[in-house]
Amino acid sequence: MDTAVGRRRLREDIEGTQGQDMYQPECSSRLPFSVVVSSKSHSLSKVSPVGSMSKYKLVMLRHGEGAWNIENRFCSWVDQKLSIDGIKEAEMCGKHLKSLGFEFDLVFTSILSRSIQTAWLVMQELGQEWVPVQSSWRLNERHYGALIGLNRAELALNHGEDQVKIWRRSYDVAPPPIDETHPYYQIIHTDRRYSSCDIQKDTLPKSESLKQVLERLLPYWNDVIAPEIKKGKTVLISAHGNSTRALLKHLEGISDTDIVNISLPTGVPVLLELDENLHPVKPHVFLGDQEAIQAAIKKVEDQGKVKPTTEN
Ligand SMILES: O=C(O)[C@@H](COP(=O)(O)O)OP(=O)(O)O
Repeated sequence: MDTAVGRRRLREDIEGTQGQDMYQPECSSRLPFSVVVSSKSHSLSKVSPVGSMSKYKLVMLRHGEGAWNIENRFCSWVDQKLSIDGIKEAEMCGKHLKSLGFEFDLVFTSILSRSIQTAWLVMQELGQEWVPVQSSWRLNERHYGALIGLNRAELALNHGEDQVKIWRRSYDVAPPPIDETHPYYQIIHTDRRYSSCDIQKDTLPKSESLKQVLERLLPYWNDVIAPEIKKGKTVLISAHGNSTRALLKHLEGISDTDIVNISLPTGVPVLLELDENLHPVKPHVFLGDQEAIQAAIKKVEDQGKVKPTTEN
């Protein structure tokens, strides 16, 4: 597509979001948990040879469903609470982790409410509310730049499904940056929570590729999270689709091309068993009913497709 035409359409898409409200859904689609199945479908260069000893268990989680997940809009750094179903997903997740006997010593979240709220609900179900929680912007969702607030299916209609997949899943392509005229710029970039981050507010990202997410996340992993795991602490990370993808890519050595095909459903725990050097001893597993999880993953992937028109 001609880039000038693409930019104009994007501008029209952004302007079309103004005045849209958030809402709380009433429908329910829960994931029944029962079995634990491997999710391996890509090459993992960092997974240790078969037979390596599992020393640590790390659980990662994409928060429960938020209102904009249902509206199919890029939420990113816009702060959204969980939907009613998202609350149920987080509670189910906590119940399931409890049935598997998980005992956490430390919880990490982003500084976005949906990941914090998910962590609280999970820990409440586990009866482990007393466990310390640390939050960092470095676990935030990817900054989706000018795409924030836009509907994925409408973007696919205007820019093509391939372009939307590149924006959502490619490793090193960043979406167009947000600027001051964007309807959510002020809400995000003047938010008090970003005044106390470990970087200057004016150097916060205006858009990020997955690669850039990994670059800002890695110092936090290396300096804060990894040392705690090596001390023997069982860690839960309650984060987002893309911050979790970035960390998974790093830990498992997923290639730049294979990461394109990985999407994470909301509210499903991902277990990684690690050796003494924090190398995975086997591929990550989604904990729960595999069929329901695969259906949820497909739903996430399909968000970037043109919505079929209904004929009268
Ligand atoms: O920013 C968002 O809307 C989604 C990810 O969107 P996709 O990358 O799946 O399009 O992030 P999350 O719900 O995990 O915080």
